[in-house]
Amino acid sequence: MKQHATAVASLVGAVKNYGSLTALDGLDLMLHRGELLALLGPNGAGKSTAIGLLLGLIRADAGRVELFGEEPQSLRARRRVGVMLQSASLPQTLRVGELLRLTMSYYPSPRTLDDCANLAGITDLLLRPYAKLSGGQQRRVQFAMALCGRPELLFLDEPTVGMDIEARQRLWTAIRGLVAEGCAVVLTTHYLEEAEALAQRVVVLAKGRVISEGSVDALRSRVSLTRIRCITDLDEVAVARWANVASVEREQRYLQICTDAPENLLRRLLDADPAVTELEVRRAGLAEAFTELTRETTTTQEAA
Ligand SMILES: Nc1ncnc2c1ncn2[C@@H]1O[C@H](COP(=O)(O)OP(=O)(O)OP(=O)(O)O)[C@@H](O)[C@H]1O
Repeated sequence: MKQHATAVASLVGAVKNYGSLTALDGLDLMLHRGELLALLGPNGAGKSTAIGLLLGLIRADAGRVELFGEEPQSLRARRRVGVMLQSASLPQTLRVGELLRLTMSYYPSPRTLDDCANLAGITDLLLRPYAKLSGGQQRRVQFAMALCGRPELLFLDEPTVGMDIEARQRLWTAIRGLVAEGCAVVLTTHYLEEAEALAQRVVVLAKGRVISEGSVDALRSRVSLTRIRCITDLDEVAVARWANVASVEREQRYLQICTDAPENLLRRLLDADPAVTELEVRRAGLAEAFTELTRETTTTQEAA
């Protein structure tokens, strides 16, 4: 793989086995300054393993892993990284402010406490014991800890799990700000709208390999489906037999139809049921693209 001037970290042909299980199967991944990369994939695809390699928490069985041109175990390289992992075991007795000050002390030129607290939206939590916070509040504190060292590379592993809508939006704004300052961000998430809202580039993993890579738009365009949703009494089994229907789902009074020929389908739908209401027509989003891609891979691998 060609080394790029903006690259901050890379995996080249990375392989990781756990006994007979291959968690990463020759993975290539390049992270760039000022870019948010969303790493997507179903459970067990290898996302956390890839992050673990880049953080030097585990070692590859084969391939090359570089963090700022060094081994990921190098302290100098690790000081340039911020991390928010899925499970954080933190000292339970400390107050939030103490925890943040402690984390700041590990870095050569940390942000100020106020700065971290503002960015993460935790100014009102600084005097509270960490252990007594709600799950969503704890995630915000972990975010503050991840960004306090002015990282040039930030790993966010499912950062918004347990957050309410306002906290999530606030975190998104903070993440966008960090990326605009030049920080490279790796985000793993199962909320596809999060990847859609934030990512410049999306890499989809399945079974330890990259199955798709590109912008959100490029990924979406791989699925040329349109989703039609409406209230109708039409029988879903009958609709499923119509031409150009990829799938039909009923959700109480609503029928949702995915099609690759929306104009034809709409004509037929309105002919068949002139009483259709609440008609909604949308281009397939990342969610559909993702489902389609992972389904394709499973089918191809099963056929092989
Ligand atoms: N320490 C370990 N020992 C044995 N198997 C492991 C270990 N860590 C991960 N695996 C296996 O490696 C594969 C990849 O796991 P990984 O955690 O990287 O997936 P993931 O994409 O992060 O999944 P999720 O979305 O569920 O977090 C899985 O099959 C997992 O069971």
